Amino acid sequence: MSLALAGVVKRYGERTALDGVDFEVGAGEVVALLGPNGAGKSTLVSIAAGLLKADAGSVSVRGRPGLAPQDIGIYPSLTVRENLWAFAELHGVSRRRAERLLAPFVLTELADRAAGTLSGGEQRRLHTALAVVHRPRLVLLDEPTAGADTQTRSAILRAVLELASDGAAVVYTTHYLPEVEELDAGVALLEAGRIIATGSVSELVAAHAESVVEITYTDGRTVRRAGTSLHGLGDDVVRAEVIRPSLEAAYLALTGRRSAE
Ligand SMILES: Nc1ncnc2c1ncn2[C@@H]1O[C@H](COP(=O)(O)OP(=O)(O)OP(=O)(O)O)[C@@H](O)[C@H]1O
Repeated sequence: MSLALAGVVKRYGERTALDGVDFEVGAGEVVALLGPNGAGKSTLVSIAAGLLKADAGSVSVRGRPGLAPQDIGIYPSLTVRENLWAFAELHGVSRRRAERLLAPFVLTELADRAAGTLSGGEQRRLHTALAVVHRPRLVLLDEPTAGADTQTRSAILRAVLELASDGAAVVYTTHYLPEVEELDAGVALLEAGRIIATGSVSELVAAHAESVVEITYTDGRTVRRAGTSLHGLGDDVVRAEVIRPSLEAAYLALTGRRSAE
């Protein structure tokens, strides 16, 4: 296994952020770590990266992981290319090898621009590339597609798949479920510090997803009912949406919430 956590507990003072987590990712696997805000995703990623120490349990990591934290960390006054060089130096790999990341992260045309002048999505691509300069066997990406437009999102996802096909284990967190379906990633769902479901997208959908209609009333109430029928909706309904079997529906069934809530 490239990453193996067993019985991991992490507390911040009185608050238990991880409450006995078992989690394994093998070479070539992509696992999307999902869960509501505060579920413990960043804590798990930080423990896997060696930034935080677990209070109990065991953590085993193959090699030196590559981490792209949620907050973007680049050298704004250096160019894109110089940022890659700086990280190459840090990891003892050649500049040429680091520059090979320009193309997959769609940075070739931006290579000589100061990183601080890039757009948010461009910076996110550079930030993610910097995490993998040393070709880590374990890649940890905390919300790599947050705030990214469709193009940046798909560039990052394509690069993630490439890393996995090179044999890296990839763990990434997201709140955006359609991209998890697109990647056909493995899924681990965290809630309140516990893993409540794991499996492939199709396994989770088959086991947990049923069509529901989500109805919002004029007074702001939202009610969900089984099925797909929109019949019998009164005048006090402002919105009705059919949520078909999908990862979103499975997430809703497991957590009682929408992924974006
Ligand atoms: N440094 C800290 N001090 C105290 N509590 C913390 C600290 N970091 C996280 N927590 C708490 O631990 C729990 C897990 O937080 P974590 O950031 O891991 O969740 P998350 O799933 O990544 O959330 P999000 O989706 O919002 O990024 C939350 O209750 C959070 O408030």
